[in-house]
Amino acid sequence: MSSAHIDAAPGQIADTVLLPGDPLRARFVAQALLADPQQVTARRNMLGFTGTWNGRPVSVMGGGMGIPSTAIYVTELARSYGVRRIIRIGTCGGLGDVAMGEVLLAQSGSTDSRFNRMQFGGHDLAASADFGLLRAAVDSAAEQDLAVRVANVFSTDCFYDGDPQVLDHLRRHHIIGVEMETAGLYGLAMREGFRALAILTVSDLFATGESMPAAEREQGLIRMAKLALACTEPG
Ligand SMILES: O=P(O)(O)O[C@H]1O[C@H](CO)[C@@H](O)[C@H]1O
Ligand SMILES: O=c1cc[nH]c(=O)[nH]1
Repeated sequence: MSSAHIDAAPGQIADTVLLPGDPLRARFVAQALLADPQQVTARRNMLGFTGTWNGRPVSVMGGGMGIPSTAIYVTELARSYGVRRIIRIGTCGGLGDVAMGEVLLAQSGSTDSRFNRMQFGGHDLAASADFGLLRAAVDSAAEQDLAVRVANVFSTDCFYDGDPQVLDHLRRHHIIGVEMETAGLYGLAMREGFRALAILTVSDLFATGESMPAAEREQGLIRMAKLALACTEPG
């Protein structure tokens, strides 16, 4: 049986899912990197694909924008499809000394969202990456000669017109990436018992207002997907 928002049949989704926000990016990654990619879900056009990587099944699915959308898909992936490992591959705005195109491995996700607090008795959850995945990503990046930075990131509910002082708070706490999902993904991973990591390419710089051109975003996506896939190697 499918779940409320995913129409794949049981067994059609692998236990490892790469999760870009955009469903078309999911298709792009699946077609570029997986062997024999098959579309397994398209409800609300949130496309998901399953193929193989080095002979092992892997799925790639869009999660949408923001914690509420991501949380719906991730919860159903974990509860209804038994997914054990979710690696977000996304973009973020960069603060401080980060450079355009830099790849951040999010070790923690702070947030202005109440999502985790609602599940944690109103307290502050330290929403954190899975250490094994984080370590695998650091090691695999070194093997691929890919420069990465382990970073603290911030997931905001407001793409536009958020708290004007938030950037000062982030700088003060050495948080260098801003996006919209990681804190919710990590909170869910801690509650549901799956492993999660967010790999983020810096696509915008707050200091200059500069944005990455589309072709470079595509290259960044493939770089992140290759790194995510390498983290799924056994051993
Ligand atoms: O690059 P993706 O994964 O879409 O993520 C970032 O881009 C979206 C905003 O444009 C937000 O979802 C943000 O987190
Ligand atoms: O949420 C996001 C994603 C990319 N760039 C930003 O500035 N914010």
